[in-house]
Amino acid sequence: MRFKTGELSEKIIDSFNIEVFFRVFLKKVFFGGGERVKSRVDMVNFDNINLKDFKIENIPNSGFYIRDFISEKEEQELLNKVYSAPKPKWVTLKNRRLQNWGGKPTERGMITEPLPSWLKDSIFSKLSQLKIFNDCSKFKLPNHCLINEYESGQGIMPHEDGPFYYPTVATVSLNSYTILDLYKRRIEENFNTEQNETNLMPEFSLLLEPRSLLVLQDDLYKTYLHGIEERKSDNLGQKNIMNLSDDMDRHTDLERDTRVSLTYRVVEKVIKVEIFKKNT
Ligand SMILES: O=C(O)CCC(=O)C(=O)O
Ligand SMILES: [Fe+2]
Repeated sequence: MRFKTGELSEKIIDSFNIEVFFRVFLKKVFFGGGERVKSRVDMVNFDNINLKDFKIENIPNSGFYIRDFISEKEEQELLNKVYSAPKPKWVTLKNRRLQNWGGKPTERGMITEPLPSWLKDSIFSKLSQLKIFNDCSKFKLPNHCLINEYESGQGIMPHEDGPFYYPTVATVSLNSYTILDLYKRRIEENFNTEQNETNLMPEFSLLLEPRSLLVLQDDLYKTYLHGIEERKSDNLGQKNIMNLSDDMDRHTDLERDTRVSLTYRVVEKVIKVEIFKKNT
């Protein structure tokens, strides 16, 4: 099943209207008044939005893609916050910059720092409506977010996200599209050398549009590598893109702009820090 621009919000509005209709109807019949409708409307949940409806077909399990997961306004607010972070928050690498939020995952565990509210406000309620992290027994929502910024022409080498994280990743893209390449991990190969990595051929690719959400879990997390080629433009026909909607033409050339991605994950092993208060 594929969803076009705006369909998520239409689904939300539909379910919202139906819920409101029934709540107002039941209230009129059973309670005979109108003054409590507002608090009941505030209780509306979007349980009937199902992640399964956004499953990317014909790829290994499991990948989900939601266009227009956030609005343009939310995107702009997030970008403003990302770019108003203190300068030392940025770590500059050869082919991208990043900000780490939530703590540093290590083998021993992560000393958690609460995620700032701006990273949660427009995202967390939707992640929980979609039950994306619900199978994670310990945490039902992410406690870690890595922000990557790629200028046009930058990318990230094929890699796996590894054992520090619960094997689900939810990525929100801001400001520009990119193309994520998925590579089947070949156990006999040593991926530590750059030579091997550049020789790899992606098995398939995914188009990540600005404001979209991508969820990778199961095999796609555990046995596939993902990466972004260092390119300034892409022709949609050049790659085996598996989530193109019917309204997109495979002959399209796209120019990359600066892309910011918010990569939400759960670090299950956390270290509790005891804060000793001096008795004065
Ligand atoms: O920018 C992206 O979408 C991918 C980022 C990524 O793979 C990572 O941070 O591990
Ligand atoms: Fe990654």
